[in-house]
Amino acid sequence: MTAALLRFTKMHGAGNDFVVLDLRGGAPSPDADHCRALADRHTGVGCDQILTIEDAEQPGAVARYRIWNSDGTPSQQCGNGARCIAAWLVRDGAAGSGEFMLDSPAGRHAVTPLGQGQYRIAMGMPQFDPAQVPLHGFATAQDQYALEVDDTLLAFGAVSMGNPHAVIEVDDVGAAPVAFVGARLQASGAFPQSANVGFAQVVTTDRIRLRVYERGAGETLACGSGACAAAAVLMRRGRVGRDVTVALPGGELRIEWPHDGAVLSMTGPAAFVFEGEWIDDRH
Ligand SMILES: N[C@H](CCC[C@H](N)C(=O)O)C(=O)O
Repeated sequence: MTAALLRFTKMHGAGNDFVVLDLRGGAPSPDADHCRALADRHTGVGCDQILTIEDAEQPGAVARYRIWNSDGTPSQQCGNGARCIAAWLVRDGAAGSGEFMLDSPAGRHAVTPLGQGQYRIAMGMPQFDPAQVPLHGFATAQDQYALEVDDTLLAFGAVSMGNPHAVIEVDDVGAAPVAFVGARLQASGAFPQSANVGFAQVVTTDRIRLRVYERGAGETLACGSGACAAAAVLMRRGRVGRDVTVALPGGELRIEWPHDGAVLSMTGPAAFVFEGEWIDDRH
């Protein structure tokens, strides 16, 4: 059997890295095993997530994108990925340099190219209803939940950006037990679809430090929807203002959420790394 060849683009948004596949025209989507093979940093291309570019299903959007984590599980949103898809479509010529619409499993997003590799994405309205996150065991939205996990009482916020997030406020993200606590909260059963677990430190009222233990990928250098989630939780609690910089290990994002009923916007970088052809000779 001759090996299949697959063209891809390697990109990253603040260090969160992606393999981008152009499936417009109806090429088949990757299955979980395919995603795991592509994402493997030794035997594949290596990435945190695989992103596919597909034909928009509804008129008015330039394209739609879908997301798979490196473990092969799908997601409904990827903020850093959205900026990379936007950059890819601008370079491809499918989108002009002005504002355009882009669809994801989480909805429709206005994209504003800002130049110098910066993009602003309307990420939708944060959803705090536990049923929307989803978060089990709590009937109404709370600014902070308390849960006993492995004999430790954990306090966290919970919000959906289309994908589920838990946000734990800490005094020093550098010292936070990100993998230990992140994995245990994911496995606790409180989040039936698991969750991306953010560890957030309020530096000033307009600056947050953040590390995220992502669902399906572990700790990444940046998580765009995680930055949106952490900012939304801390803004709603009044811990920070409505226009903040989120400093992640891989770079900085700006989050604006004028008020609770508004759409939240994220601004940040998107970078091309290389183009390639994956030789899929899995047997
Ligand atoms: N791990 C996430 C998907 C990627 C999100 C992240 N890379 C971002 O930039 O938002 C999930 O399973 O919901």
